[in-house]
Amino acid sequence: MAKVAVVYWSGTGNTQKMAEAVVEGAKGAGADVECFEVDSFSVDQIDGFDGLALGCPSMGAEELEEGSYEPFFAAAVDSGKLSGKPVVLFGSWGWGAGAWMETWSERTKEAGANLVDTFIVENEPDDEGIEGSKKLGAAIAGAC
Ligand SMILES: Cc1cc2nc3c(=O)[nH]c(=O)nc-3n(C[C@H](O)[C@H](O)[C@H](O)COP(=O)(O)O)c2cc1C
Repeated sequence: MAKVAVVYWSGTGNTQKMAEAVVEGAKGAGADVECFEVDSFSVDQIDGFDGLALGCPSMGAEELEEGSYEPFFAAAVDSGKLSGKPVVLFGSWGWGAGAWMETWSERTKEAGANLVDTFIVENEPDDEGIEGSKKLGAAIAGAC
């Protein structure tokens, strides 16, 4: 059974709602899924999972959240542990139309990961946003 880790940060709950739907979608597709708030997950744990679903909203000026998520992601890239790993990225945005995801996707590909798909939602996910998040979860489960 594919083991998937969902690792997210969320300040006001929007990306958290997406993360919960990603979990549901991945479980529905048969994966063994664990969900972590980013501060509860360490880069050393990456090797224990076949695939990763990484979630963070657009913060700063089209950046990852600087206190926890950026240090985590930078360390993950530096560790080399993303190389060859199936990864999906998701998160919520407010006014920038998703520019942070473009940068994040590029960084993920440059780290050698197999970027399977991305999904972004404006502010709080509506029904469509929840469905899209579930599909993303199914996609990472299927890619492992
Ligand atoms: C400090 C701060 C910086 C933000 N910067 C951006 C940004 O650069 N671009 C954007 O589209 N939204 C930006 N947002 C809006 C958030 O991405 C948006 O509110 C999102 O839904 C928050 O997701 P969360 O509920 O998971 O924290 C920012 C929000 C905050 C609080």
